[in-house]
Amino acid sequence: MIRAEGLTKRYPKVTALAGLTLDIGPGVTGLVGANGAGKSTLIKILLGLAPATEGTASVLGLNSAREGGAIREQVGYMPEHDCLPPDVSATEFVVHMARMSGLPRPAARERTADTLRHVGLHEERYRPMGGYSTGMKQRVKLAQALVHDPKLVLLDEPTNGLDPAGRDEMLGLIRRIHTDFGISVLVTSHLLGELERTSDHIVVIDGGRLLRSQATATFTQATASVAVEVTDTDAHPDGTRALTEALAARGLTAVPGGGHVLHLDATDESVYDAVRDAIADLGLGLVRIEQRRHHIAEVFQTREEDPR
Ligand SMILES: Nc1ncnc2c1ncn2[C@@H]1O[C@H](COP(=O)(O)OP(=O)(O)OP(=O)(O)O)[C@@H](O)[C@H]1O
Repeated sequence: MIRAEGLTKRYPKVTALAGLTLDIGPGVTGLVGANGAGKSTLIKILLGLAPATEGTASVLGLNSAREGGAIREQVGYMPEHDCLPPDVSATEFVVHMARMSGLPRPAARERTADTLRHVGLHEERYRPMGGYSTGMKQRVKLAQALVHDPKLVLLDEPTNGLDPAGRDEMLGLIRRIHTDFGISVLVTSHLLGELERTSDHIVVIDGGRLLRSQATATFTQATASVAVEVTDTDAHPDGTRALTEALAARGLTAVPGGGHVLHLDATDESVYDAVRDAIADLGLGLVRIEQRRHHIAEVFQTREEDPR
């Protein structure tokens, strides 16, 4: 879907992208990076809206520098900042954008109605957009990116300015763009944990460089751990402590997880057997033993703290 090779973008005072090489396939991809990491710059170069200083980029097999027009015909773009004219309605605006993309008027009207319904704008769509909430504006921006039935949409910080409920709704909508319509999505966020439920793949950039690019599942699976909760007994009034010692004797390190819970790295299946046997030997009550996945944010936190 998207390919970048040695992509560099230098502005007079900053280097926004520094030799970025990327390969993004179909599905939903989350592009994560702190503010200023270079996400918006990358999107603008991909769409052919800004030239790269060095390197090449292509979208759907088309060269971004030379074939920007053809790319934009097949790709939808939701910009980060507020860009909606306040004095026209969502319907007028989205019909206009559909016409700009080349749809004849009847098709543009029909697609606009469908798309606005899909993003959850109903009666409000006839009112001027100046009076809309941030959430409604984000929905209109999403609708205009979808109206010409693109193969791929590039969504720049679509959850910006939304409250937690609005964020969840927007992330749900984004997921459905792919599941309901088969459209691939590249969605950016400066929040690492936000996209893990929405994306099949996560790309992390920092200072214009690639930090990681990995399937979301392997991101979290590689670092799976086990949570064990036990009860105290008369023989072992501090059950978790007794279990920690028993596991240490078996070569396993358990760390306190709060209350009567212990966490252990689940390197392989034998960890479960060892935990079960240790609990049985001590005669403790087992409340639960469950696999737990680290959230992406935790994975990075551990890495930052880890001197290796
Ligand atoms: N037109 C421009 N002229 C000069 N510097 C720019 C320009 N556009 C972006 N930059 C700088 O390039 C760097 C990367 O910006 P970019 O907008 O791509 O980051 P981002 O990851 O999208 O962050 P944000 O979410 O804050 O926009 C920043 O330091 C920014 O100040």
